[in-house]
Amino acid sequence: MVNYEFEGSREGTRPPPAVAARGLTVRRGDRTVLRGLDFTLEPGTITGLLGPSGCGKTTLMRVVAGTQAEVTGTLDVLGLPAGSPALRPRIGYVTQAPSVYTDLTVRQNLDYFAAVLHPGRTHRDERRSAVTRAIEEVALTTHADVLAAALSGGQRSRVSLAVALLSTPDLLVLDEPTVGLDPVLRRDLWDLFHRLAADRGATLLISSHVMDEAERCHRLLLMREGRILAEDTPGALRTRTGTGTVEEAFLHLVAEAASRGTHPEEPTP
Ligand SMILES: Nc1ncnc2c1ncn2[C@@H]1O[C@H](COP(=O)(O)OP(=O)(O)OP(=O)(O)O)[C@@H](O)[C@H]1O
Repeated sequence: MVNYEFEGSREGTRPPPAVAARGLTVRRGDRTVLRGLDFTLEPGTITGLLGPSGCGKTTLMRVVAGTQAEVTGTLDVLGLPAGSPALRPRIGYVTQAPSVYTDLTVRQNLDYFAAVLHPGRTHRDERRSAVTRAIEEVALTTHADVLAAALSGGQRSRVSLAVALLSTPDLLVLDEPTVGLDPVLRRDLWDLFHRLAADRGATLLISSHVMDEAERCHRLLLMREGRILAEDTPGALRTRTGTGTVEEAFLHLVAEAASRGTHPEEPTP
């Protein structure tokens, strides 16, 4: 059972965190895959979620998006308990498997989801401009009339991202959004993520295997084996570990934890 407590701001005028987790634990099958995580995401920031394959990144994103069962602990999202129906239009969750209709064009896909979000004739102009804007944001204007079946994997995942952007969400949860993209598109998408945070005040949680993308995040959650190895800014992680890159910092923290025989957040015996 999740203990869905609301946690408001405890520090005067400081806005409450967009996401606040305490003791977050998840079981999948017969395994515990997230183990008592504590973290917060500040509004209007980009947090990178990094760690080796299988460490629990997707599971953590599913919990934040409200789609994961067997969760214990406390998780507040945009001031409400995770999974609250009222959060649905406020969260954009883009999974690793793009959810697009391959027999529709890019624009038809977007038109369909826009009609679900804003049904009715009165919203027609609003829908049209939201669709055009979302297609532009993910740099697919030249492919707007191409069938999704004929798109590359990276292009399809950008259609999914465009769908998530239709409702101007307050929180975007993006599972490896830059996989399969060339360096120019990756740079453009990261520029878009920064604009969404700076201009719209959106909060972004973005997972990646690519450590060089970590440098583009305001903060990082480094994960390993279902736990948080470190939570800090990229610069602070490099300084703290005396390393030149986030990748080296991560390897340093892993080695440090292994030599102690503990995870860093566990009390040292
Ligand atoms: N449906 C499931 N049932 C049981 N265990 C699962 C299920 N899905 C994932 N797991 C396990 O949960 C753990 C965390 O998986 P998760 O997909 O969250 O990792 P990840 O860090 O996102 O990996 P990747 O980077 O490869 O996508 C893994 O050990 C995985 O085997």
